[in-house]
Amino acid sequence: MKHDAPRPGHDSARKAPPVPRLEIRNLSRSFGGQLVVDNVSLKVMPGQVTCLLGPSGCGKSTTLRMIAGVEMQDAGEIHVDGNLICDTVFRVPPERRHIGLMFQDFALFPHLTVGENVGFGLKGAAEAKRARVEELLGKVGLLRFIDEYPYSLSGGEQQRVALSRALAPRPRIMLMDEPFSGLDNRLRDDIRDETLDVLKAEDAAVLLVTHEPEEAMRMADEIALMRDGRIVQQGAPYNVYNAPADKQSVAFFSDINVIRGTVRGALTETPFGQFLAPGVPDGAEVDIVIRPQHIKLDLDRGGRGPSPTAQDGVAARGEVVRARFMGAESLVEIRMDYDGSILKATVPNVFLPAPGKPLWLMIRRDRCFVFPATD
Ligand SMILES: Nc1ncnc2c1ncn2[C@@H]1O[C@H](COP(=O)(O)OP(=O)(O)OP(=O)(O)O)[C@@H](O)[C@H]1O
Repeated sequence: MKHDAPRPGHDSARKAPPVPRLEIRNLSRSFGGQLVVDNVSLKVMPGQVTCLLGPSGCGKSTTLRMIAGVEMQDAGEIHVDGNLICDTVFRVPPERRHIGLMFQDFALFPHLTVGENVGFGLKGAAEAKRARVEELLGKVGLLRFIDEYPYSLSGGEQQRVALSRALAPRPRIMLMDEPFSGLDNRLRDDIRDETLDVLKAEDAAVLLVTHEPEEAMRMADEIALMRDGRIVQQGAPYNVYNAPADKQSVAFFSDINVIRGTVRGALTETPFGQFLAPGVPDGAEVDIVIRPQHIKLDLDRGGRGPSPTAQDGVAARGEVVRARFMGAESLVEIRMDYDGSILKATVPNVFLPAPGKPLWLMIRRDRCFVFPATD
């Protein structure tokens, strides 16, 4: 009997789904009756960076501390490579979790050289240790400082030594809590990029806590947006930015403008034309949310504005309150004729119309988010 030849890709199609390096399931923690981490679940794959992003006090650090094992959860489980390492009964101690830690206030040992700092957590033969230290210092461009003491290094260089020290024992997981916030802006961008290269090369699963959207957008393969102890949205940076879960999620990444309307027959009528509000009952209010860069400005033509278009809808008139040059763009604030509210628009380069100048505004319909009004 003739056997069919195996089809290309047949084996891989049957492979089990990849196991996350780190998975937390339904993690919760209260302090003094206050729930600060509320049923948080997430997965991080090897070689991936997930940013836990949210405002100060939303429970990011507490989540990280539970994963590190220095804080106990009230409920939930932590798995590494598919193995349970901690629930409310069973607990692998922090030092046996193979987790690297890097925090904002990292401290190098001042009495040890750079090389000794990096090799501090390493076990085994001196030669192998030395090779690993040299490998990492080479990767972060600091090999020449191997026999220097930390005090002779700049803040950025010390940060890179701390990163090397955390990575030296080849942790399966790296937890980083606002690791770049002690550095000045220009330096920070370079160090972030370098750190990302090193982390990717080491294939660790990285969970990085930050309250800065730009940092998360720059570093993350996935962003988990956290608010009041909960993850409100999780996904690739592009998706979290462009398909936000709610009004606050839009506002966390940028300034926003909000235009309120009432729904009739799944449509809401506004001074900028009609907007679809599918699934919202008649009489309910919706917020149309638009970022300043998606408002288009046009000049007044003797009391008339541009003609309506399918993409931009109807134009509405207002008068400039103030305009400021921000570097790469100008920010213009306009008081709208229809209700006296102020809308913000950003325009590339220099556009500084005088206060009182009439302008017509259109809003990019494809860039609007329509949410049921919440307040
Ligand atoms: N050991 C503790 N005892 C009591 N309350 C705590 C403890 N640790 C954290 N909290 C509280 O839990 C809440 C969440 O704190 P957490 O540090 O996790 O937030 P965060 O999002 O990391 O904020 P930040 O960026 O400011 O550090 C805060 O209100 C904090 O005061």
